[in-house]
This record gives sequence, structure tokens and C-alpha cells, in this order.
Amino acid sequence: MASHASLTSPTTFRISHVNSLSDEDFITTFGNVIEHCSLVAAAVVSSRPFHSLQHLHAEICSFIDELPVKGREGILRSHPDLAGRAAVAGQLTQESSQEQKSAGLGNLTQQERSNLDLMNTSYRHKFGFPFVICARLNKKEAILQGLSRRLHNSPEEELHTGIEEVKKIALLRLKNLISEDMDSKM
Ligand SMILES: NC(=O)N[C@H]1NC(=O)NC1=O
Repeated sequence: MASHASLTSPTTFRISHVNSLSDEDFITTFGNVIEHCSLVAAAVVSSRPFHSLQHLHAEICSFIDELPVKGREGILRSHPDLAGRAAVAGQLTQESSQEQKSAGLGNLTQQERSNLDLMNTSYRHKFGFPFVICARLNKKEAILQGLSRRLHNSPEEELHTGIEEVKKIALLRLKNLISEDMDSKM
């Protein structure tokens, strides 16, 4: 089973190349670093030049942190349920599909699937957004345990925790797209 940061991407860019992309190409390339939220890439494009992958990630995180509650909830709502309807219908983004597979979510027992479905539904009902966790940093057992535990949290705690998970997902997606080599000084 794959562990974190081990998913491969066909192309990795040097940070100098990232800084030289047209705005349009930058948004196309980084448009799904935050799932279905190309607005985030469009927002940080004007912060170039970035001196490193971490710098780009920090700009993305600051933009998200400055959003009002509705905006941060919207980011969470842009994520598909883990092993949910979109996954079953084969409608996940390539990134999400790989991440969910790496956690073993493509390989659930019937019992695990029905637990996950029930808890995903309860979670959405309680908080109004889906349960979000960085699948590449967790195996399916940890995801099920985390979901069961987090269901007891307050909406404020879950908004915070979900967004922190989105930032972890974004960092790993960026690592798939940008090489961290000697060139990362620009
Ligand atoms: N619901 C949810 O956590 N989805 C996400 N997690 C992840 O690692 N990739 C996703 O799409």
C-alpha cells in the first residue's frame, strides 16, 4: 500500500518554471491543489515569485485562513465523501482517486463500507460539510477511527480540523507537481 508522498505525477516543475508560467497556465496546473477550487490558485498567482514549494503552500494557507467561515466551509464542501457516491460512480478527480486508493479505500469490506457510509452521512448532517482527512497520511482503519472520534467535536473544531487536513492534502499535491531540488532558490 502506498504511503504518504509516494504518488507519482507525470510532470514535476522546478520553482523557477512555476514562476515563469503564464497566469492561465499556473491556474490550470495548480487549480486542483485545493480540490475543485481553482479560485485559490487564481488568488495566489499574484504573489509570485515563490522562492520554494513551501512558500507557495504558505500563500495558499494564508489565503484560506483569511476566508470568512462560509468560504472555508465552501472549501470543505468541494471535497468528495471518502469512498462516497462520486468514488463509486468513478467521478473523482485523478488526485482524489489516487489518494483514496492509497489509503485502501478502494478495498473496503462490506462492514467497513456500511460503517463509513453511515458515519459520513451523520457527519454531513451534523456539520453541513463532508468529513475531510488527508487520505495519503492515513490508512482506512485510521480514517474510520478518526471519523468516529471527530463526530463528537463541535462545528468550530471540525471547521478548523477539516481545513488543516485540506492544507496537508495541498502540500502533498504540490510535492507531486514541484521538484524540491537545488533549483528551488529561483
Ligand atoms: N473527504 C475527503 O477527505 N476527501 C479528500 N481527502 C483526500 O486525501 N483526498 C480527498 O479528496
